[in-house]
Amino acid sequence: MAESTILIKDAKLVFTGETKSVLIKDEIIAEIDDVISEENVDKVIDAKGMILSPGFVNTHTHLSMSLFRGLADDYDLDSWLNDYIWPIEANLNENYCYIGALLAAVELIKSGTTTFSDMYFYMEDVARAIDEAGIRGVLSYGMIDFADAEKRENEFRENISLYENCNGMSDGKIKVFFGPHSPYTASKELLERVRQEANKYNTGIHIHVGETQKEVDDLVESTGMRPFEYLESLGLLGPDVVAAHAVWLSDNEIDIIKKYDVKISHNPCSNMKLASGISPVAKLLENGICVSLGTDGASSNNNLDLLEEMKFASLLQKVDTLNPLVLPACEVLKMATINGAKALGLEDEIGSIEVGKKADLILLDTNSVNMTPDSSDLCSNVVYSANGSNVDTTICNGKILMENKKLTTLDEEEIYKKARIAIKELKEMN
Ligand SMILES: N[C@@H](CCSC[C@H]1O[C@@H](n2cnc3c(=O)[nH]cnc32)[C@H](O)[C@@H]1O)C(=O)O
Ligand SMILES: [Zn+2]
Repeated sequence: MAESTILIKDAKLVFTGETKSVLIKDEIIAEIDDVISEENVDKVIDAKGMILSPGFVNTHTHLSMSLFRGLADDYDLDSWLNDYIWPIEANLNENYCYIGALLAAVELIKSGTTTFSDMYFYMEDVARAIDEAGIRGVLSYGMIDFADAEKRENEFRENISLYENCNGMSDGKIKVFFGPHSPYTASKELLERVRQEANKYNTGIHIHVGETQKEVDDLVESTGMRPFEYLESLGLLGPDVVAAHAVWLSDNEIDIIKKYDVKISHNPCSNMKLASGISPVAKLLENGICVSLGTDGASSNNNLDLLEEMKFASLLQKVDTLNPLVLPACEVLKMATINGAKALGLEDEIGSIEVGKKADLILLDTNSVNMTPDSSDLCSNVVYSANGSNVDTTICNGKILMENKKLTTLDEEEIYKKARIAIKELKEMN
């Protein structure tokens, strides 16, 4: 088959401010130059005045939870999960999770996210939705056993069959990790076995760790150890582990995270909304730890807009440390791009605009009120001034998923309709 080529003409590169053209051949960034000939190019995108950024990487999501947007606001994690979310999740099925994932995919594409890492149920149906949407994703089945051996077997069966059926799917855009939910819902036996299986399948681990003070207190009471100490004692930690939240950390735990090169997914909006606390992100970054960004599910955020998450991440650290210099815009943009890629083991493929990498790219319009005038530092415009609605074009793996703010792969009106019906049915069952 002949190559397909896209030329993005005269865009401003977000990190350097230079105006360049970028040639995409099939799924790869083939050339970046001042001027590139339009001859034999299949499609030219005139990006004059637009900002070109790597697509964003959201390292902690529960896509299908988009159906629960606004369902249970203003609770802490414990009450939110036990009293509201887990009861309604008991009625989920393949179709609801598929629709929820489609709804989330619309939002991701519209707000410039091209890669995400998800943990949930019915993940083969999430994979189906994501394959249609055309974005890149790491999927894991959320494993919970509450020390029940039979449930544990089921959870491994689910995650392993997800791996066997979906890893490498969608032209390699879909990968599968193991998803032990957390140290408070997964037993010691489950966590130990996860490490063995992750080694056997040569894949990563996605887990919630140290999210609330209650989690830490309960674990200290039952084991004498804090969450990262406990996970170290079980042999679970390594550079292939993405730990979401990591809010409540002792200095010893920061040393452990560093020693094992554990990747942290910081989710400031969810942590603020559930009143969980403030992760010491500035300190983690000072220690050379790889911190990326996640939104968590749309039921504790309540959206999946990584542009918003970047701004909150920066402002929260500034006010927490009373130091305006921490987490400047460019550093935050790196957290949302290359650090996310590193967290997911994809840094050779995505996360930056470089020849040879996969073409996961977005264009932001600057001809709108909140983007006028340009700052001398375009990262500032993107992190502090932009929001998802400034994203004009989203390209993943060399394929245009949105152009001129119009989706090409998904029918958004149809998906909104189905999502409204799905949540109505779920509420009626509850
Ligand atoms: N197999 C499990 C499914 C777990 S999916 C992952 C779970 O994480 C939950 N979740 C979402 N956000 C958070 C969070 O911030 N902290 C902890 N759990 C969360 C989510 O609602 C879902 O129940 C079962 O049988 O229950
Ligand atoms: Zn979560």
